Amino acid sequence: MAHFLIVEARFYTDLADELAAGAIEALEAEGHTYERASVPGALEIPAAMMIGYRNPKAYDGYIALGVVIRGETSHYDIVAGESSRALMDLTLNPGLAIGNGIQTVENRDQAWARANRSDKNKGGGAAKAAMALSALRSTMGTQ
Ligand SMILES: Nc1c(NC[C@H](O)[C@H](O)[C@H](O)CO)[nH]c(=O)[nH]c1=O
Ligand SMILES: CC(=O)[C@@H](O)COP(=O)(O)O
Repeated sequence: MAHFLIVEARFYTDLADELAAGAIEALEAEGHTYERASVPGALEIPAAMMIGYRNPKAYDGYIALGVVIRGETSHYDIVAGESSRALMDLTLNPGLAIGNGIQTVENRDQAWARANRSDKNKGGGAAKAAMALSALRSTMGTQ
């Protein structure tokens, strides 16, 4: 059994709930435990993960959940690009087992299709990615 931290950007609360439900279903199906942390938006997810990493509770893996929908300005590029870049940086240093479930989409229909557990279930997919990296660390014995 492993212990995971789910970090949810609550910018779109209904979509965040569905993504979280998908991730939780996937974790529980494999007998893992989890904690949930909420942040306002995707840009805050990496920082929340580092807060969790410095917590002595020791999480085996992390799951990032959020939805970034393009608006009128270039802010979409910042939010989408910087959140994903920061997560990739954390996977390399300090080497967190992260599943990235931040959806970067053009509209709500695309967002729902990806959040929906009965459709693309990206929350479940992010959980599976985190579980896979966590398992790899266990078998390969790396820190
Ligand atoms: N436009 C979206 C945001 N924007 C908010 C940022 O993520 C951040 O919370 C703010 O800039 C304060 O630091 N966040 C999303 O998750 N999704 C969006 O579509
Ligand atoms: C992803 C965003 O930051 C975006 O939703 C903000 O919308 P806008 O560019 O119209 O301010």
